[in-house]
Amino acid sequence: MSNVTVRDLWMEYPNQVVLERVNLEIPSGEFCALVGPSGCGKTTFLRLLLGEERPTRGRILLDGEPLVAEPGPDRGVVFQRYSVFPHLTVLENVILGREFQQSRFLGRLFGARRRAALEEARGVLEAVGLGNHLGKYPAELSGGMQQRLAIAQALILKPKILLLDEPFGALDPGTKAQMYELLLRLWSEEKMTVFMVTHDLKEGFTLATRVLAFDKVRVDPTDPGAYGARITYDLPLTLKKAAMGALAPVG
Ligand SMILES: Nc1ncnc2c1ncn2[C@@H]1O[C@H](COP(=O)(O)OP(=O)(O)OP(=O)(O)O)[C@@H](O)[C@H]1O
Repeated sequence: MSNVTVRDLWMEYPNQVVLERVNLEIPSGEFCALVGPSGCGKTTFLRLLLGEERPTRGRILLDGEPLVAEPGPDRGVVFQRYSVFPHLTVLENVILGREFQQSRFLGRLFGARRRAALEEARGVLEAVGLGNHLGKYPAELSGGMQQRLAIAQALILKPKILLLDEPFGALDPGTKAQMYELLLRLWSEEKMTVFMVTHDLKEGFTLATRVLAFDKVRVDPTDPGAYGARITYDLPLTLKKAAMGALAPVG
């Protein structure tokens, strides 16, 4: 669980303001969908939350503390492009994150700790529907299966904040529906705070408890980079939240 506070955040590159004056208060356990036109700064905002980028002005607080300026185990990320290691099996891909988390120096676990990590990795892979493919290599998996593997890699770290950048963009409708169900289940079980960038408004409204729309409110036609995007709509989906206790599968 994690509260995220964003205070007067700006992200400026030398020739372009990407984000300006972004303010947000996100309580623990919220599921936020980030929507907006292409190039308006949604991925940039995720990278700021991940700690990969630093804001040029303003602050991000995690549970009231300044965000550590590098990716940490409290934040898991899944990008649209699969981020799995091609030379490792499905099981090895998932256990690797655990090994680095628990054994930073060697990057390997031994004995009882390795057995426990293996058990946990098998459980997560079972949950994403890859329980029968543990020994396969990514090249032997379909696109949807590779994406599920990437999600399992993030989930085994039990992140407090899960950052998803169009994680389902490349999936067929059937696999998407399965992934929605899985994500909603894991989100409610693990009580994660989720930020998901999506171009699919229906997807955003189906999954999220809050939809944040990014867009520019000021435009200078002679200088397209002069102004950045802000949060123009912040829509709480309160009815959905109230129904969270009785999550039904999403078709
Ligand atoms: N390292 C960088 N240096 C300069 N400009 C950058 C850098 N990274 C991103 N930008 C610019 O920031 C703007 C926002 O990019 P970003 O990828 O965050 O948008 P987005 O809303 O996620 O777009 P899309 O929906 O198309 O993925 C773009 O104009 C991009 O060119």
